[in-house]
Amino acid sequence: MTDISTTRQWTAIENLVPAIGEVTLRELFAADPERGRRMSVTAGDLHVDLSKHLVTDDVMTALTDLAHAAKLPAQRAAMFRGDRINTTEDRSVLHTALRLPAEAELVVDGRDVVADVHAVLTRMADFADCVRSGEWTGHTGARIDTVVNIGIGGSDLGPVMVDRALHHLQTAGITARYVSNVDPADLSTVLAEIDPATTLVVVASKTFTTQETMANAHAARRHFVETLGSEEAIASHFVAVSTATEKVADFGIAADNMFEFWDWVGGRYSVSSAIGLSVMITVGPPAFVELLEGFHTMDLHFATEAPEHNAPVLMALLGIWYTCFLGAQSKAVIPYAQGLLRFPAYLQQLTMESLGKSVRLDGSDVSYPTGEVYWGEPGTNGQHAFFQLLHQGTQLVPVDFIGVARPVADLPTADGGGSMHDMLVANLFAQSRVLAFGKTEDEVLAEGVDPAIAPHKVMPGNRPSTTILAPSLSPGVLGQLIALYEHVVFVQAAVLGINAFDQWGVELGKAQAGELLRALTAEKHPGDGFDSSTDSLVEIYREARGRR
Ligand SMILES: O=P(O)(O)OC[C@H]1O[C@](O)(CO)[C@@H](O)[C@@H]1O
Repeated sequence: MTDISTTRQWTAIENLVPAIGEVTLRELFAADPERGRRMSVTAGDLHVDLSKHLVTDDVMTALTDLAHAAKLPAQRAAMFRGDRINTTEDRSVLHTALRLPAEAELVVDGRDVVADVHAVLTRMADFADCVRSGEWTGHTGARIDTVVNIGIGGSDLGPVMVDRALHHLQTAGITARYVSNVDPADLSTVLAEIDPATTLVVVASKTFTTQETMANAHAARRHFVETLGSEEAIASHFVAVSTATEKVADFGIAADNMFEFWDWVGGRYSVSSAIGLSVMITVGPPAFVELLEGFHTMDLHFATEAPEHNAPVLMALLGIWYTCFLGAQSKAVIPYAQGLLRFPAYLQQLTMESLGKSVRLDGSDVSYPTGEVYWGEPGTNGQHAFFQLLHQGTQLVPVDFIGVARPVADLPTADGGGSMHDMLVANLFAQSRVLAFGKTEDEVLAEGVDPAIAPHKVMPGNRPSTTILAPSLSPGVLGQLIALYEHVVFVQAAVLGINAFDQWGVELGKAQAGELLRALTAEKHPGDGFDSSTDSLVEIYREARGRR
């Protein structure tokens, strides 16, 4: 395959780098009074403002040329069509099929996957309605008021994030708890706070082999059998979401209580599959359908818009610009919406598990950086924590700001000047302005600041950001936002020639954890077997646990 960094389109971008070092965002805005609107795109309900990026029109054109050099439209079509683009696992990548409308048809390997998807969605909705109405009861006949989702990675982060974002729609008196960590503190805390008689456990695992999830699921199962006094209780209190029918049956969950998805849904792309069951139960099937419609809206935007107006394409290319050409290593995502508290954590798995690759699809080494370290916290909290480094530090950290116009809830301010939500959004806009335009030494001195102190108060500016503004944090908007980033990941992988859908790097650690568990727990000290550091750590741990 062609190494994208050897193409003339790559070189053309490299040639534009020196000129960018010479211009400032102040100058770019001064030269083009329309820049703000001109460099914004609309994607579904999202207004995506890309004007505060360190780019000229030439750079944007060169970046879109690069996407064409990588045959992005053909690669995109292959994904939507169900080609086996996850070559190392020989799988299709069809999370977009999870949100196709019922009347659509997509035949892959002789099966209409849309019919399969909607069959499961119908079963999920029937089940969710039964739980919500009280028709489904626990072993003692009590109504369910708590759902505990046991899963990790994609079987946790997506549902948790959506649960927080759509909290305001949890009106049926059912709330969800999420257990992911194999640290027993996680499950113990939840078990201590729930009543098994009124709790439904969703064991969410694509493979149904993940060590953490299975350990938590078995421990929870024991707790339920003990407290409810019967093995039979499991049938009323445990359901599963998985692709592994037999393993679910082995665990003791009947086929009727299992909600299926397929190996063409990657774990980190699975929140729009049955993995969202806990969310569907708490917010209700109509809101979940609205969420899926939001995903589909963004899928259509990505599939059909020209690159110059295509939000995921442009955001992905800007990411490549900063990492491959300007030396950035991380990306901060700052939602100015408390409901999106877990969105940065969700994006960490989506982007970093997907793009953390060092070889291209053909196995050859990459000669350019792949992926960014994603991190972030909601604003305004982040402003009082790490924004100092963003404003005056020495690293280039592009930022994605996310805001909503209409809040779920609002409160007046003490002085009556607008509302607290107005304050929140004013802070968002102020931060993106300060990052972009900074404050010069002359401006600082003009305020009468002591010249000795002035350098400390200079804000360099020229720090790039995207601002995504949504009308509200509705289920539809949330679906659009998630799909937006899914497709950003796709575009970056397609241009850089890497596989965004496997995660072999995670597997070695899983295998070694098994060996180490045996070393920690064996009756007799296994002796030296690892390396001198690990061997002594094993010894210290065994001693502390009274194992010789
Ligand atoms: O849903 P499963 O099979 O339990 O896997 C959980 C997670 O483990 C991983 O395989 C590796 O961390 C993720 O990709 C996945 O989301």
